[in-house]
Amino acid sequence: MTDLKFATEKIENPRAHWVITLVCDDTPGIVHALTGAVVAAGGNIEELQQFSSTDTGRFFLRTEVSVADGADLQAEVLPVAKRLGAKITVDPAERKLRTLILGSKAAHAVNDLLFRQRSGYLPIEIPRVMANHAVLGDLARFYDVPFEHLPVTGPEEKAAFEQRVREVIAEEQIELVVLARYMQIVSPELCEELAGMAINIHHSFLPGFKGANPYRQAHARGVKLVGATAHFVTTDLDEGPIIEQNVRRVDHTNTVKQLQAMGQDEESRTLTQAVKWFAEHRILLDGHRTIVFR
Ligand SMILES: Nc1nc2c(c(=O)[nH]1)N[C@@H](CN(C=O)c1ccc(C(=O)N[C@@H](CCC(=O)O)C(=O)O)cc1)CN2
Repeated sequence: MTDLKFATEKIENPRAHWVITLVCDDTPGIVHALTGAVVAAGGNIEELQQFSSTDTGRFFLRTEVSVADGADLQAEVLPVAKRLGAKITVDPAERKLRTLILGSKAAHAVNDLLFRQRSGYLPIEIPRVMANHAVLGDLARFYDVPFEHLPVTGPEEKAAFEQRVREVIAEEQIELVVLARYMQIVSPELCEELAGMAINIHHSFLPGFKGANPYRQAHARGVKLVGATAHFVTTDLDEGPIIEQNVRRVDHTNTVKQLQAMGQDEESRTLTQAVKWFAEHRILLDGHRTIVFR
């Protein structure tokens, strides 16, 4: 019988809070190895979620831990990750994710992100809003967020817009790019550069009604539900790994414009939820599927 030796000292404050994620090939002993390293650093496990993917044989873990100020958590966990051949992240729980918002004309999703950031609900900072139309400028200025308008009327201007996005990402140390009803197809090159750090809101319940004008497509089909899908951006339009989806009931009396108005609430809350989960390091990629530790 193994005698469990528990730490005798109480959990004193102040303590630093960290979020650790780990992805590796599934094998016995992963949780034991990682939690042992956390305890060796004087850490306390406050939340832990794990998943073993039978599809891919991969193991996924997210844990929130607290350690005494000054404890070297990474010195204990990084060797474990190396031994497991794991991809690991260790982030301060309180750090706000630096997020760039891209928009076009529609304001609802941008507005929800700006409001939720300002209210403290979203753990992000928004150094810039960029758009290919000027109409979102007043909204960004209302929230005191710098705004850049670069028109896109052809391939040269699209390339210039994307080059400016690259510059802003570098200048502002951007960690997440959010396409909040940004209605330009992102080039394969930029998609590659933003792999795993760009989220789009599509205004349908994918895989239904991909591409442009999904509400018009839905109305013509006589749907009884409209929806929204937040997904990672990939070169294949609206095919990226799905992060979050929501639907709401509609009926035969609803016009296309009414479907759009009803769907916009779902778009906003779906995108905001996806951004919150990303900023809290709750989303891990398992091939073309996401694991979301909600
Ligand atoms: N590479 C990707 N780019 C974008 C994705 C994506 O998944 N991969 N999602 C779209 C959003 N989107 C639907 O949600 C969408 C946006 C734009 C278009 C489109 O045909 N745009 C035209 C220009 C339209 C205009 O100027 O008003 C174009 O880019 O030529 C289709 C679907 C965001 N981008």
